[in-house]
Amino acid sequence: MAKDIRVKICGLTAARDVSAAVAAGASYVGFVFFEKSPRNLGLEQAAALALPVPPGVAKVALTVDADDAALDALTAAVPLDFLQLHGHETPERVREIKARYGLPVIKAIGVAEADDLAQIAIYARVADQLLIDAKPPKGATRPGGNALAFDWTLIAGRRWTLPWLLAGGLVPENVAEAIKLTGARQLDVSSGVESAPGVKDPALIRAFIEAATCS
Ligand SMILES: O=C(O)c1ccccc1NCC(=O)[C@H](O)[C@H](O)COP(=O)(O)O
Repeated sequence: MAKDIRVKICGLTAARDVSAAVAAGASYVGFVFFEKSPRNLGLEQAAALALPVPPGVAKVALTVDADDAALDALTAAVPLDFLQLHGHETPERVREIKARYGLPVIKAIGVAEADDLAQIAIYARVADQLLIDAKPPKGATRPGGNALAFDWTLIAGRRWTLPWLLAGGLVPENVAEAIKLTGARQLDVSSGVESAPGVKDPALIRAFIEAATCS
């Protein structure tokens, strides 16, 4: 087992699936706060899912261009270890959020072509970690969680100055290849461990973590 590989299971909506992720060895569990998502959670529901997560497994809240009122309510209600910003938050907004909530920030960067990689250096100055994801397709109703992979060769051999996660279209069958090609040590998955949008499958969660950590 590759001990230095860390997996984030994102978009969890049921206690059974949080337990499955923790038992299978996930390093992060992700909760989505975006109304148009099939994985969207209310604050009470999220708190009930987050409270039993043991120390050592990081609880991540994913938001999209959330304002202070929404983040105040979220951080007051749900015990969290990271905020993941998955919208068009500027570098200045990332700085503000870090200062206001005292939580480390994971900033998502959407990649479809080489020009998109310029964002990496910009956000590396302000975020604690980056999540390198596929850019949403035209007409998508959400900026992530679309089961879409980007061209991994765009980041092959890249030198990184901060921790980062690879995301987008990962499944148990392709995660080993993704690690080999990109050198990623952290993987984020949502659709690839679901039986339907918003419905996680514990067997797929186990298969994904095994495929990632045994690669
Ligand atoms: O998952 C969502 O519904 C979602 C909604 C709004 C913004 C981001 C969202 N998901 C982002 C994630 O962290 C996903 O895990 C990541 O984009 C990979 O998704 P997938 O390709 O489905 O594994």
